[in-house]
Amino acid sequence: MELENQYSPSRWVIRRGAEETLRTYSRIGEEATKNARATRRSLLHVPYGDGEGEKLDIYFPEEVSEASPFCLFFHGGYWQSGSKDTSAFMVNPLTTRGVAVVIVAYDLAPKAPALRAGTLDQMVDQVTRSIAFVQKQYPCNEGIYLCGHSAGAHLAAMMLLANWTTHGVTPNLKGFFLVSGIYDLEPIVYTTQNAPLLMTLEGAQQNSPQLLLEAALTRPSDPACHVLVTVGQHDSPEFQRQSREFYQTLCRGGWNASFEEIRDADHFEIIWNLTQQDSVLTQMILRTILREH
Ligand SMILES: N[C@@H](CC(=O)c1ccccc1NC=O)C(=O)O
Repeated sequence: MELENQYSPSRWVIRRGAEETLRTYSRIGEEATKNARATRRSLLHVPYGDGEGEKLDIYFPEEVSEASPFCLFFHGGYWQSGSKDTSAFMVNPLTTRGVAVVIVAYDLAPKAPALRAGTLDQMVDQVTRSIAFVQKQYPCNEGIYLCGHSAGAHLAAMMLLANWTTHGVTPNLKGFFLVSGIYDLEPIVYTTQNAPLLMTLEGAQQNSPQLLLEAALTRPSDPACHVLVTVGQHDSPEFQRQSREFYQTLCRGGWNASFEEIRDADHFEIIWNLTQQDSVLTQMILRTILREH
């Protein structure tokens, strides 16, 4: 089935097989995390809520400062796989340049779906609370930036629409880095990815930043807040379409948005780029963060 194919990122990888790609993705994530934990000052498994899965890891720059910019990362894996413990991709390149990095865990959709646990609504709420937590812990931060990959870019993009009034704090959000994301969830309903998610069409629509932003009458509260939408040259046509259309909707909504297709990168290589100080994507992120404080 064509949708199944379009929404199976590992099938579009040109340099290796699908299985090898997923193995390599895990290995690079594990190595980056091991390396970050061995070489950076960190606070690991910090609870941002009462739930068992509501934990985050904070990695600090060498120059100890509560006033650094903070970049929060939300991993991908179709809301059903991945872990903060294998997702510290961007830690070393960013902390080297004075940016604190926070890798956030959220409750994944369970293999055997139980009522209420691991729903998209709950994940969006957890992500919202993780950001409020960082703002409360580090009120002197020089900006909070959100970076998400794939399903994690969806969760980050939902924060463009967050209502902070019920969280007792408005985070100092200065930028979004959305990497190979999914912004319209409707097609996912018709793929096998939806088996653990149990999304209804209505649920998919209510959690689609693409639809929510099209319908929103509000303008960005901070016009300077920058939204970078990136997709890999070798991402599937559907992933490319999703990113382009989301970027266009952001522009129409008055957001300070930009779009970049990352040359010669597939859905996974685009994230491996974040482990490299000199990659195009790392440099774009660092330029955005470092010029604004
Ligand atoms: N089962 C998927 C895996 C996948 O989509 C994925 C894996 C790791 C990180 C992000 C992913 N995609 C979206 O969240 C595939 O085979 O491509």
